Amino acid sequence: MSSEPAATPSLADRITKDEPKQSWADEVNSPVAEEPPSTKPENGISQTDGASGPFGGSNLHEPDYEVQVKLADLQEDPNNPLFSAQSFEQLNLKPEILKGVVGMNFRKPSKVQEKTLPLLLMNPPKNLIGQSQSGTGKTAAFVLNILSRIDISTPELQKTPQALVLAPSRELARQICGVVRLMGHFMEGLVVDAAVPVDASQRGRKIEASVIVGTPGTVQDLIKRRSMNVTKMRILVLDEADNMLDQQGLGDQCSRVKAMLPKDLQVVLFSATFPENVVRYAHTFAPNANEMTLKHEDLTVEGIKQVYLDCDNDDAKYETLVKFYGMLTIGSSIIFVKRKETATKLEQRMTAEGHKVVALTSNYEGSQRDIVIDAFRLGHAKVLIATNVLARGIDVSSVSMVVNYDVPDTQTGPRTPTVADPQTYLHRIGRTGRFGRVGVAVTFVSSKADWEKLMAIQNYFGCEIVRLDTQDWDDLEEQITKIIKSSRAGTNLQGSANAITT
Ligand SMILES: Nc1ncnc2c1ncn2[C@@H]1O[C@H](COP(=O)(O)OP(=O)(O)OP(=O)(O)O)[C@@H](O)[C@H]1O
Repeated sequence: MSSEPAATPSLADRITKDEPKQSWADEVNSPVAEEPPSTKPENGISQTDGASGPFGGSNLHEPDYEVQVKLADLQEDPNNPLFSAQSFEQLNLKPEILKGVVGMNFRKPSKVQEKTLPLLLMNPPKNLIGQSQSGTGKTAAFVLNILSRIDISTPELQKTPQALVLAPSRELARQICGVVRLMGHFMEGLVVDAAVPVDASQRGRKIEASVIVGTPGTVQDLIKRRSMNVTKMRILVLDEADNMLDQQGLGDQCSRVKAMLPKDLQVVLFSATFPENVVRYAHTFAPNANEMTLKHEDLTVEGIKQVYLDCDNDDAKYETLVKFYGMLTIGSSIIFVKRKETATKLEQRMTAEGHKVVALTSNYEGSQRDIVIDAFRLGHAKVLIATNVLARGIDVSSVSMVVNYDVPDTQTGPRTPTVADPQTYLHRIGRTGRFGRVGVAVTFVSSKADWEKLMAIQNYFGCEIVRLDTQDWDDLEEQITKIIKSSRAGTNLQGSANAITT
């Protein structure tokens, strides 16, 4: 195989090809296609990737290869986070909610759903702090609790806010809104709304819905302006709770929002990570909570194969990236960078070279951001370049590779040197390998400091991050295929609902 980038087909070529191409990722990550449910919510939320939306039909093709291990097998293995001894029927859900779950092709609960749902649903309601690996179905756990508890028996109640979910990004808030709508599809009179920043023309609108999902700043603003009645609010969920409580701005906003809500509130905190420095605050925020937590050694997802590439220096990273994309046939992928300037630069350079990429950073606002993420969800752009703004929660099943263009790091003080950021690493790589699928996470290492940070991350999780030999590019695809095939986890797209947008 030639190592000349010009000799390999560009990503743009591949995006527009109709024929599905077999590749290392496709090979192990192929779905077992299942008919979407016949009912489609009126709000246009689609249940499968690329079914509908502002861009029309999807150009995603999912080949029909044999898979190694089926989701059903993973759900039978007690050591797997997707395992459950029970069925959804045994969890005492209302028939119309159960119908929604069945409609989403969920056959069995995952461990976090099986363990937390009985705790969430008990009466009188108790607070909960729930932790489980990325992509294991935490959203459904808190959404099922919300749908079980709200009272929408009158038109008045249907418009009265009773449950509030706060998320760190507008993309995640919109995605969760979509899940609530899908799961609650058979609940007559359910009104769900997203409280995220809106364009100027929509400012001043009132939020009249029984379930609201939003970002903390906007929600705080809406309550203050009395555009949202919170007197009947009884559930508050923080998704990505450690991030929400830890980050100065977000943490303050969450506390202020909570202070404006009634006191007899069920507080539910969910995340894949709860670093020690946040745990105490989490207990103050959700007092006397039931807990489901994990050791950090148990947090990595088996199906995500972690590798790294050595690059001579910062400049060499771009060359390596382009070579890498020229070499491999992949489904969708996300490239994470530290700075938005890098995202913009990469987008410009890759686009100029004919690659079909989109970038999403905090540079974009409101509806512009929605256009970018929806294009990616629908497969119109197969490569998304993003900053940490999208590291958490985003669920796009076709993502088979995550690239850490910059090693995730953080500063603990204004003048202190940067240190490894294991939490961000875990959330970033968790955008692939969702619910039993296989994915690859590739980290670019361009200095000794980078390498030390990556090794600190490896030690923190007790996982293995394998070095790929870039001396032999011809062999790269083979190396990756081998690594993925060594995984015992297989894949199966049955039972998933994705591409959820509002
Ligand atoms: N019981 C189930 N059966 C089949 N698929 C499921 C089930 N529960 C959830 N899923 C699917 O698994 C995927 C991941 O779920 P979800 O986004 O809730 O993960 P998460 O645990 O919140 O991950 P993260 O920590 O990254 O936010 C989604 O596509 C969801 O539809």
